[in-house]
Amino acid sequence: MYFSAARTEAFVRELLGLMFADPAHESLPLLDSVDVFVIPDHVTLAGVVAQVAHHGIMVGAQDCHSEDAGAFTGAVSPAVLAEVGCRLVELGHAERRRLFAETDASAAAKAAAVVRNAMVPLVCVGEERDDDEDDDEPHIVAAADEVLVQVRSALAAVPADTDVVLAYEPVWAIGASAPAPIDHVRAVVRRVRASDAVRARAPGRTRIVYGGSAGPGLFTRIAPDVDGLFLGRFAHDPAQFFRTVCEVAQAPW
Ligand SMILES: O=C[C@H](O)COP(=O)(O)O
Repeated sequence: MYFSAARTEAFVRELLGLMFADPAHESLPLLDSVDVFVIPDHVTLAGVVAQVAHHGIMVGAQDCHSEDAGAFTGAVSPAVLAEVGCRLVELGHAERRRLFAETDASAAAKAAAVVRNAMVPLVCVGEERDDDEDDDEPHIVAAADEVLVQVRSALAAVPADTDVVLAYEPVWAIGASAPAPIDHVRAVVRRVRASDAVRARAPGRTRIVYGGSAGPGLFTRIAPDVDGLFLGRFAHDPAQFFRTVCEVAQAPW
């Protein structure tokens, strides 16, 4: 809810201009090496799908219901999202958990619905506590254990051979002035990737991205442990978004 409908339209238009009209694009086939997605609000989603048609950019939704249809006034059907061209659905964001009573169980049910409708669940996971001041091994283990409860719940709801994106977002790093410490992010993600829940999945089907005050300059410091970024405020400027996509595309991993 940062953007008006007009600003969403302008953001996408400017981003497409940067990605496909920039002279650098000729020598940098961005979308050959990076999957790029934007996740607007539900109202503007279909319009954004139309804007990015044939450009190879995926459009996602910020939430959905766990049922495809029925007496759920005000909710958004995953079947309808798929019908209008939505490719992935963000679930379990910290704000949904804190403000709208989202739980691991409801996020898991929604993940199953998203997969059932041939879309990709982007499940937000992250620990509550602030380990910034004392980031030793016990604190890393505690953070990873908290995250793994959320991860196991979501992954248990979807087949092992379907694509899933886990967005690791320490709750305390969302809306902050800087991302979580590099070593913290890498250590927690390594533990998630090494978990039984992730290792039991088909190879290449589980991607882990980092979110929480992410922006340009971060990716090369957390890769190759992390597969990508989940950008918020620091990508509200299309130029910053584009710069970050270029950094990911040019990374040697
Ligand atoms: O949805 C976006 C994430 O929660 C991160 O937001 P942020 O980068 O503005 O902290």
